[in-house]
Amino acid sequence: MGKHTSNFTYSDSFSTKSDDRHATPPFGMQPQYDLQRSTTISCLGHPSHPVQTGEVICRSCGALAAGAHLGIYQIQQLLGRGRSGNAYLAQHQRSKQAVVIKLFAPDPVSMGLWEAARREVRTITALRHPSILPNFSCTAWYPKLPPGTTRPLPDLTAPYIEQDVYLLTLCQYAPITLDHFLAHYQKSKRAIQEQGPRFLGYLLSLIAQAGTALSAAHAHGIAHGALVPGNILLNNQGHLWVADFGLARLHTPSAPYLPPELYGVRDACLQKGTMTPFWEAITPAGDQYMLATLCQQILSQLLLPADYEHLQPILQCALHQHPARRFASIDIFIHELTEQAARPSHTTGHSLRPAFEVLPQQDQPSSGEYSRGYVQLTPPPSEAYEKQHPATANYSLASSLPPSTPADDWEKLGGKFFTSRDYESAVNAYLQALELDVNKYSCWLALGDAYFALERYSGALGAYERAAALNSYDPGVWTNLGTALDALGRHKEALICYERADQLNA
Ligand SMILES: Nc1ncnc2c1ncn2[C@@H]1O[C@H](COP(=O)(O)OP(=O)(O)OP(=O)(O)O)[C@@H](O)[C@H]1O
Repeated sequence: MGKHTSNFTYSDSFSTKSDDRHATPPFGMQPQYDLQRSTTISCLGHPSHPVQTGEVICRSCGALAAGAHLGIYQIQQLLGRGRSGNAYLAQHQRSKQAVVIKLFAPDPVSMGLWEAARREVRTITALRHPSILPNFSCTAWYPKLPPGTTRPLPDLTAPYIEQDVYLLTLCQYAPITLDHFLAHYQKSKRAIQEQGPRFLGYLLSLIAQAGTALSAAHAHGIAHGALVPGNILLNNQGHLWVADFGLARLHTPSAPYLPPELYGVRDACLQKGTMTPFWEAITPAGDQYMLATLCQQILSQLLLPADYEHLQPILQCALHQHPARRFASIDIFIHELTEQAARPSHTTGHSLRPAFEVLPQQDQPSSGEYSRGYVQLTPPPSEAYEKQHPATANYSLASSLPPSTPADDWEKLGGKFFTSRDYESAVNAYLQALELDVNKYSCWLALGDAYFALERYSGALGAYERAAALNSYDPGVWTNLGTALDALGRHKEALICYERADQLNA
């Protein structure tokens, strides 16, 4: 815990003694279930019920049994309950590595989307982004089948119709949730408030990590859909991960996270008994709203208003009721936030740049007018910034690229089309790039992703195979090959590819 002195450092305050690996985890997490001492086996539901030896899942409440084995993993404790299911801490029996098992019970409202969720999990995993929580697997699990029985995966094009099937995901364990983080620092509030801008910088560096994760997903046409505190995880070194890409959209988040433009969509989901309208409606602008909500919660819970009030205009822009009036991308939102934070606030005696004060609140532009409004309020990102963050540049096909453009530019253009979900145009742009440079590894991968998004799985497989021929040491390309083979129903070959990816990851 941090001391109440000016030498208070954030990362130090998280560290646990290195020789004390079995101590109670920090931030009030529950101690692990003592499997050695337990005499009767119970499930981890509330209240917990006795279960028969060998049973993995409780027949009455659907919670996993403490100490039960799921493959090579032993269930240890319930970490928490989410909108769609429960999260359990489990341990790999050989490596003793802690992992998290999430179990989604069969639910007619969301089951039809499980296959789409699984595909997104795979796409996101293949990005291997440092701020996206690694998800090791996402599969259908049939608890009634005898242990050790293998069963082909369900037809990937058909909706899940069986009731005795769970969606099971395995992901990295992160020791700190956002709630633990806030609770921890609230105890040291006076010390961190003494640090003012320095602590603000630390908090914004965490928000920026979440921003890079979202931006990477958006660049692949995937929005998160539920940036709630349970999906923000950290470690003791100030590393932040966003969890549950692909899975978070299986249920709508509640207020205050749900963006206002989705209230009607949520009601439609309730009426129709399916999450499909929400799955399809969430956009990067919705993610931006949720990230800004989280940012505001973090700042207001840990800092004095005077320490972050100069950021309010930026936050208000990201929280605008009208998605078209928010920032054009998460990258720009984070850029503006950090730039504004770097400017001295009036509490330190300096005046603020009157950037967003000219925003005419009554003037509601229609979608598409936003970029004009944005340019009025603050200078557009510099050329250098756009080069660094290509997602922020506005491309129009007509004025885009002459035929002699180098392969890199065509590939970037393909990325723009992919982001705007124009997958056909993305394929064409990638093919142009490959005509100029047939050995462009990243472009073969991107072409595969675009074909995959169009559900042209043979094309995707062909592109991934070309990528693998250029670089067979990238585990990502093997995962992608596996995904394409799975989609084509070639599950045995897919398994070999996943195994190869695991070997390369090891
Ligand atoms: N990878 C993880 N490492 C550590 N704790 C986790 C992990 N994933 C989830 N948890 C804990 O388990 C709780 C439940 O997680 P779950 O993903 O089921 O729901 P959630 O993220 O809280 O909410 P939602 O269902 O809206 O996404 C989380 O709030 C968090 O406390």
